This record gives sequence, C-alpha cells and structure tokens, in this order.
Amino acid sequence: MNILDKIVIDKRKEVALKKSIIPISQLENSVLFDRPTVSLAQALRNSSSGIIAEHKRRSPSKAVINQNSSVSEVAVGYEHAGVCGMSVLTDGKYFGGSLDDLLLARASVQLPLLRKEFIIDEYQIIEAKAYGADVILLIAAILSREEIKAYSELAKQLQLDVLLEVHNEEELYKSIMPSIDMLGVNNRNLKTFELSLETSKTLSRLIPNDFVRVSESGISNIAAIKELQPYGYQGFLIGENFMKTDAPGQSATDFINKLK
Ligand SMILES: O=C(O)c1ccccc1NCC(=O)[C@H](O)[C@H](O)COP(=O)(O)O
Repeated sequence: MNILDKIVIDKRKEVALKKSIIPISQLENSVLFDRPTVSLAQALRNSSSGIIAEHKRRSPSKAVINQNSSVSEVAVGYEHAGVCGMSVLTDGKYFGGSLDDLLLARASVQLPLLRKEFIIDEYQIIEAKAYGADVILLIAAILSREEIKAYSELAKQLQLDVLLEVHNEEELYKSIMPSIDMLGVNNRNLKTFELSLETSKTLSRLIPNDFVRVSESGISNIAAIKELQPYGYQGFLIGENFMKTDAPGQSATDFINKLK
C-alpha cells in the first residue's frame, strides 16, 4: 500500500462524516459560493514566471516543514512576490492544513487559489467553491476516467479551473479530456518519495498543446525552471522550497527576481 492508498482510506471516512454533518445545500448557501472565480490557467498563460506557490506545513515525505506558519501572512507575501497563484493544502492529517486555511487565504489575497486536496467525492468540489477556491486538483492515480470526467465537468459548471495531476503515461492517457484546463506532472515518486525532473521532461511529449503544462514538486532553484521551460511548462508548483524558510513570501520574491 503506498501513501496515496492510505490517504484515500482516511479521506473516504472524513468525507462521509462531513456529509453527515454539513449538507450540500448549506455549502451552496455560503457567501463565497457565488463569488466570480479567477482563472489560474489564464494567469499562467499570461505570465513569464509561472510560479504557483504552496502553503504546506508538513508532508508525508518531509514531516514538519513550517508547523506554525500564518497562512494570511504567507498569502500576502506570495501575492507581493508576484506569483501567479497559490496552492493551499486543506488535508489535516498528513499535511497539517484545513479549510480554514483556504478561507483565511481567500480573505487575504485576490490571487487564484488552488484547493490542494485528495478529491474522491463531488462533495469536496462544492466545498472548494464554498470556501473560496478558484481551482481544484484532481489526482489521476486515485480516480477512474469516469470520475475524472464527472468531477471535472462539475468543476467547470461551478466556474472552477481543473488541474489534473499525473505521475506516468497510463494516468496521462486516461485523463485527457476537454474539461481539464491544466495538466500537472508530479516529479515525486509516491512509492519512494524520490524527486526527478525527468518525469516532467519524459511526459511532456505526450501532453497535447492545448493544455497548460504544470511541473509539480521538487523544484528548488532557477536552474530547474530553465531546464523545464523548453519542454513547454508554463506553471511550476513550489511548496517546500519557500515554506522551509522563516519568510516564505520573501523567499518567493527573491526566487522570482532571479528569474527575471
Ligand atoms: O509532499 C509530499 O510528501 C506528498 C506526499 C504524498 C502525496 C502528495 C505529496 N505532496 C503534494 C504535492 O503535490 C506537493 O506538495 C507539491 O507538488 C509541492 O511540492 P514541493 O515543492 O516538493 O514541496
């Protein structure tokens, strides 16, 4: 059993409990539910840096990264740095995040916000909209083609962008469909936690040109961005490299300044 299998077992229990406490109608009546969203895909197409900066307190691969970070401060710092979007981890057990983090980020910045979550049920997509997200993540490794289609179409109905994450060729082939906006290649092997930019490079030739390409995980320097750009990547999801510092916003500013 790999880490994703474990996370999904816990997530199914968590979502079942939430559904029994907060009905969908309550989520749909929330203040943020009708908020017009901002497109991350569009922001990436218009950007020269393409940085999506993540709020990440801890992770299965690294344990604690920045346990006591203030999500509002980090969000404001990222926005000042000029990132294209912010990813907010909302999983509690493995990443120390929460939906309150998403709400706080939403209250602090205008940036496109990605709800970084292990989505296994339509309920979580409605929840994402109700808590101020602009984008959802769908992970091909934990979903069937039918689920990817249903979930991405629901997201589009709610005016949410969809970032679809793959780790290999098989996941990529089953995920290509018009309701996906961005294809994210995760450089982290979830069995070994090894990081390799070669995953992004190898899969790039199989990604049709109409999808915005995002490289995810293990990006820690400018050289990595320069290495990936020739493969058509316009988005770069960076978490630990910023979050491990005392001032993630400043770290993102320094990074983006070096890219210019
Ligand atoms: O980060 C992990 O250890 C991890 C383990 C299992 C599933 C997902 C995991 N990470 C989620 C992510 O996709 C990353 O947080 C994101 O790509 C940023 O990665 P990094 O820049 O390496 O922090």
